[in-house]
Formats: sequence, structure tokens, C-alpha cells
Amino acid sequence: LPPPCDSEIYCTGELLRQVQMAKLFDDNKAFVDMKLTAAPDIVLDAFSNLTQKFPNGTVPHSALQEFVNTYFANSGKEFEPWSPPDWHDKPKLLSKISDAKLRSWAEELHGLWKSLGRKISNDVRDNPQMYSMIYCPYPGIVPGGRFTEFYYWDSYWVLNGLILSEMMETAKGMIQNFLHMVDRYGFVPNGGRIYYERRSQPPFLPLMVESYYEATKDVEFLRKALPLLENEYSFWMGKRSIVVEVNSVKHVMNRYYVQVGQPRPESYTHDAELAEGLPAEAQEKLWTELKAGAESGWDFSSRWYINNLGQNNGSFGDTRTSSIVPVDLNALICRNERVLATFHRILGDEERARVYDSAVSLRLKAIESVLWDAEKGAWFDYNLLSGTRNSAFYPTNLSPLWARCYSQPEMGQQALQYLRGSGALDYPNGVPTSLSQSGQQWDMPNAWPPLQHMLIEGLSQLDSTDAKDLASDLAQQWIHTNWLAYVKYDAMFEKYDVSGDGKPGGGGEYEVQLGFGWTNGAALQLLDQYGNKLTSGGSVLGSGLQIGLIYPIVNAIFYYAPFW
Ligand SMILES: OC[C@H]1O[C@H](O[C@H]2O[C@H](CO)[C@@H](O)[C@H](O)[C@H]2O)[C@H](O)[C@@H](O)[C@@H]1O
Repeated sequence: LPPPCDSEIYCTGELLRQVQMAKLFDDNKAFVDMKLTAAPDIVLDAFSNLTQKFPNGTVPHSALQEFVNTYFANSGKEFEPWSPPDWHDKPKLLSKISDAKLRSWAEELHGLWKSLGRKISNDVRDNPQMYSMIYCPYPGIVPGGRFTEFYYWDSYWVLNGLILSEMMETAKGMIQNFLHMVDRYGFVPNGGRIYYERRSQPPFLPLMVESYYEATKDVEFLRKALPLLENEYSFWMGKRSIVVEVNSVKHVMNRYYVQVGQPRPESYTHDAELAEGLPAEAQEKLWTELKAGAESGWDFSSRWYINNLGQNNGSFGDTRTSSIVPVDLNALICRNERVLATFHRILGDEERARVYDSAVSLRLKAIESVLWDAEKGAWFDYNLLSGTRNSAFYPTNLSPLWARCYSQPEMGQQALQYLRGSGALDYPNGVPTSLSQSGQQWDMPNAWPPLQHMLIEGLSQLDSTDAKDLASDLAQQWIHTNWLAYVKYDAMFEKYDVSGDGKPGGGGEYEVQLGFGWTNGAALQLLDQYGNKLTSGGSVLGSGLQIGLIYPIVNAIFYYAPFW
């Protein structure tokens, strides 16, 4: 199998292996984000000469450190100073927020775009061999913390936040970068580094164009974007599809699938240690499955575990992402197919629009035959090895509501009941990613902004007061969690803990990150949608105690605290 990219410095080879396995850096990503101080050939020759000085070619820790100090420079050189020129204070969104504390917090969130803006320097364009950064022609907003480059699916929530912040030029530039990526790679890479270039992430580009088009009605932009959106769609249907046969009917569905070998460069030691002791073939298979997990955006989760008996169970080493047909990916592509049909209609091409109408019909049939469980009243991931659905709870089990990808209105009501009975609403600070405590970051006790937002949006679209009320309660709960953490830490986090007021999430292979692009974008969207009723005071969900006792006390403390 090919390595994550062809660079013998950033993606494959002995230098990468020795530096990462020696754990010179606390975080493997730090090394592969460094700039070279000499041309790759010179660095590789120098390393080869160095290895010859030591038995077995293994360079000792101190000599490796010295080598890295000589031939690599700290990351940061790949950017030019930039502040979004379209940022202005007091976007209209603020006037929709009734609670004064939430309003001033929203103003600060709006201000955070300035610190998360990045423009890649011309030197990256002119000397790409010296960097792992992928050159993007337009500046954009990054997630923050260790994530200093674009991330594909994060950008959907960032972009919707930017639109509410009235930063259309920055939003447009980000979409143009992604279109440029499709032009160059045939798909959008996971993130803006060459070590991400052979895998993608959940394909949100059509929905980004939809958001931008709805805000601007820029038909010319749509005309230019559409052929590239179709190219990306072909990638997902050509390279990420699988035929699933149920009751003798064959359905074409999508899955995450990355045929790329070797450990992930940015998490090299994690992958190498996990595969230690396995036969070479099993090692390589595991590394492909971990990359498919990264492609799903859920890296990592017990959701992708399948043990030797084919059951959705096991441990990290049992990650088998590509043997699962995920509900959310198929719901997202269903929504994309509908959006592509709409775009063709706007541009007057009825014939092409019908092609996508048919794709939606086929997708609906597939989702309902393979993923829908009428008894349980929800959609479940399909395990290709056992030919069964995984009955565990994930917020994505309701993603067809968000995508409006179901045929009977009563399915929405059934899904609402399923959610109420799932146990997932019992937590005071958000809906957990799963009910399993695996230690992975996409599991209990973490709650992630994109999942909260998709669930809330899905419920709010149902034609039922009950569902709309629940959506509004979940919005209140999530905003309160974000706000409490902001007050405590003066920061927005990539994820939160569902069982601790204002507590950031944890687990997984890196420290919880601050910034944070999608968190800010999702919060601004909820503040926009529910601003007239959200309060800084608390949530009606989770433990009843909160409303009665804890929240008034917490509020009083914040109210009288000098900094507030
Ligand atoms: O370095 C480890 C992994 O980090 C990324 O994944 C996490 O952060 C992303 C940015 O916020 C987010 O899109 C993803 O859902 C998170 O799990 C990266 O995307 C992975 O490929 C990488 O291996």
C-alpha cells in the first residue's frame, strides 16, 4: 500500500520512524509540522551519513535531537500575519440575543475569528518541498491549538459561524480553497498537511456552498463550484462505496475506506505501538482501519470496534472502520445529493437535476432497508461482517432527521421516542457521543459540537412541538455548558464532558484543544436560532438538582465575581 504521502521526510522512511519512536516531542504532530532548513535531499543524505556512525543505524536520542535542531525549524514559519479584513464589530446576530451575559459572550466569540485566522505564506507556494503545509491560495479560519491548518468537516460549522458574523469574503475564500483541493486531489483531504492528503473527512463541501449561496444568492459562484462538487461526489461514489445486499436487493452505500499503509505520521508512535507484535499483514490492515477512522472524523471510537466474532465490541486494536456502513455518512451524502439536484435546477439543468433526484430515491431505499430499525424506531450502523445493525446509541443514529432523509413522517416521531428512551438525555452537559467509556475521545463522556448541533437541527425540523421543545432544551443545555467553561477557563474547547459543569472533554491521543473553530461556529448558530430564549442561567435537562440548587448558586457567584 502507498504511504500517507510520498515525502520521505514527512510521511515515510527511517528518519520519520526514528524521530517519532524516540519520542523527541510530547506530541508526534509537532515534528511533522516543522519546516526544513535545507532541501529534502540534503537532509536525507545527512541522516543517512549519521546512521552509519551507529550500530544497526539507530541514532541515539541526543544525536537525533541535535539533528532535528539543525535541519528543522519550529512550525509557524508557514504563515504570514493576517487578520480577516471583513471582520467588523456588532454583527446583527448579537441583537437577537436577549440575555445580556450571553450577548457579550457572543461578542467575544465573534472576536475569536481574528485569532483563528491564518494566511499561508508565499514561501509555502514557492518551496512546497520545505514544508508539510499544503498551500491554500486564500486565508481561512483554523480550529486552533495544535490544529493550525484547515480541517475539512470542522470548516462547515466555522463557515456557518462566519456567515452569521457577516464575514462573507473569508467564508468564500475557505470554500474556494476546498474547491481548489478537489481540483488538485479529486477530493478534499482530511486537513491541510501533506500527511493528510490520502484520506478525506465527512464530505461537507456541498453544504458549505449551500450555506454560502443561501446567504449571497451568488449564482455565478454556484456555476463555477458545481463541476467540482460533482467531481468530489464521484470520488465518494467511486472510491468510498460498497454494495450491501439485504433481502436479495443490492444497495450502493458509502463507507470510510483508506487504502494507505504505515502509521499516521502525526500519531506515529500511537499507531506503531498499537500494532506491535502483530504479523506484518495485520499491522498494515490495522493502520488502514485507523486511517479510515480518522477519515470518519470520529478518531477514535468504540463505534468502529468489531471483534474476531464479528460483533461490535472489543478494544482499540479491533478498529474495523471500513466494515461498517455509517448512518451519518449515508445521511450526509443523501443530503448532498438533494443539494446537487437543487443546484442544477437553479442553473436551469433539469436533466442533471433528475440524475440526483434518482440518487436520492435510491439512497432513501438503501437507508431504509439497511439502516432503519422499525422496532427500535431509529437508524443504526450496519456491520458488514455480521450482516447486522449495531444497536448501540450514537447521536448519529438520528442523523437522517438532520438530513431530512426518510420517507414517512411517523419515522421522525418514532426516532424522538427512541432518543427519549435511549438514556442519552440523562446527562446535564450535553448528549454523549456514545454510552461506552472506552477512553477514546469519540465516546462517553465527551460531547462534540458538530454532533450536538446536528441533533438539535434534526429535532427542530420535525413537525412536532415535543421535538421542537426538546431541540430548544438541548440548545439551552449546550450553550450553558460552553458558557460555563468559558467563564471558568476563558476558553472555548473542541469537546466537553457531559457530566461536569463547564468541564472540557478528554481521552484519546492528544490533550484537549482550545480555540475552537467548530465550537464557536456551532454556538453562534444556536445563539442565532434560539437567542430570544436562551439564558445564562441553566438547563432544564439532566439532573433536576441543577435548576433547583446548583445553577442559582453558580449564577450568583458569576454575577458578583469581579471579572464578570
Ligand atoms: O492528530 C490526531 C488526529 O487529529 C485530528 O482529529 C481530531 O481533530 C480534528 C480537528 O478538530 C477533527 O476534525 C477530528 O474529528 C478530531 O478527531 C485529525 O483530523 C486526524 O486525522 C488526526 O489523526
